[in-house]
Amino acid sequence: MSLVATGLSRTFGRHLAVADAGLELRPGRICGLVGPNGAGKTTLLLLLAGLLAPDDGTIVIDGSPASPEDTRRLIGWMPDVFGTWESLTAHEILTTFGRLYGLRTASARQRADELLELVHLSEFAARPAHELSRGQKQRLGFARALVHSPQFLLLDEPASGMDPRSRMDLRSQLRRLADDGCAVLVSSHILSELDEMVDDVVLMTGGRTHRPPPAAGHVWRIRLAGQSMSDAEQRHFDDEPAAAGYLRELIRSGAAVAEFAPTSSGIEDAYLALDPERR
Ligand SMILES: Nc1ncnc2c1ncn2[C@@H]1O[C@H](COP(=O)(O)OP(=O)(O)OP(=O)(O)O)[C@@H](O)[C@H]1O
Repeated sequence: MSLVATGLSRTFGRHLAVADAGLELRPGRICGLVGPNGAGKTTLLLLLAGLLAPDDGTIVIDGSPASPEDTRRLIGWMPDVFGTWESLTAHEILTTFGRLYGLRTASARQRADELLELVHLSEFAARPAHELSRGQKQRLGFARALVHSPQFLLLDEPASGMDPRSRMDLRSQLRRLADDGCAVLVSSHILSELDEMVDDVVLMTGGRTHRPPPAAGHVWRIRLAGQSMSDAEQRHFDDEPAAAGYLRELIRSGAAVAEFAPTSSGIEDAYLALDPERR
């Protein structure tokens, strides 16, 4: 299933948080949502999840206008902070959400078991949520977003608070979900990590969405064996074939190249090219 949002706008009082924003989510693809603090990312995600009413704009799923009920049924939503019933156990929370999504009690319990295993929280199944660490709560929040096997997954800063192994797990789980046909939208400030994960990028500033401009090349770091990072050469190449040609010549000349890589990711470059709009 694909989702196309166009012209979404939302004000809070006199403040325009999202202005004429649009994006497309397609099955099998992971899209990154990137922008400075206050750009409107969370507000846009809430509009897409059907949890906040837009002042204007449309959300179309597979060619038909989607109601908030449709989107809530089809979309899994992971907020940046896990807010839930703190005194319920991890297992009870997932089972309750399964029931709310219409699963029978036995199926909801089984789904909770599966999801706790997926996010490596089985040993915390009987712990109340308030006893979980921040990273464990994030993982439980990810599991909660998956309870009803959604077609679309919206994640707001999912990796914040997660340890490195959990982040790696999250990346591979998102890829697996996409491979199974899910369309994923993930907002993050960790651009290098996002670069390894996403197929498409949407930039956001001042409530508006933008496509990243075509890359105007990269600066590459060329470090010879035994050289420190600060002594390594930095050289700009317009594209990968130009970089590869230079590397070929270096090797041919006998240089002992230990490292040859772009110093920044494509998303970082696109982000830094935005007008910094901090609020
Ligand atoms: N409930 C609200 N009431 C009033 N203003 C709000 C509300 N929610 C968000 N805003 C404002 O809307 C703008 C966009 O906020 P939003 O949380 O969507 O940004 P964001 O891009 O997710 O930021 P961050 O990267 O810091 O999480 C901000 O200026 C914020 O102050």
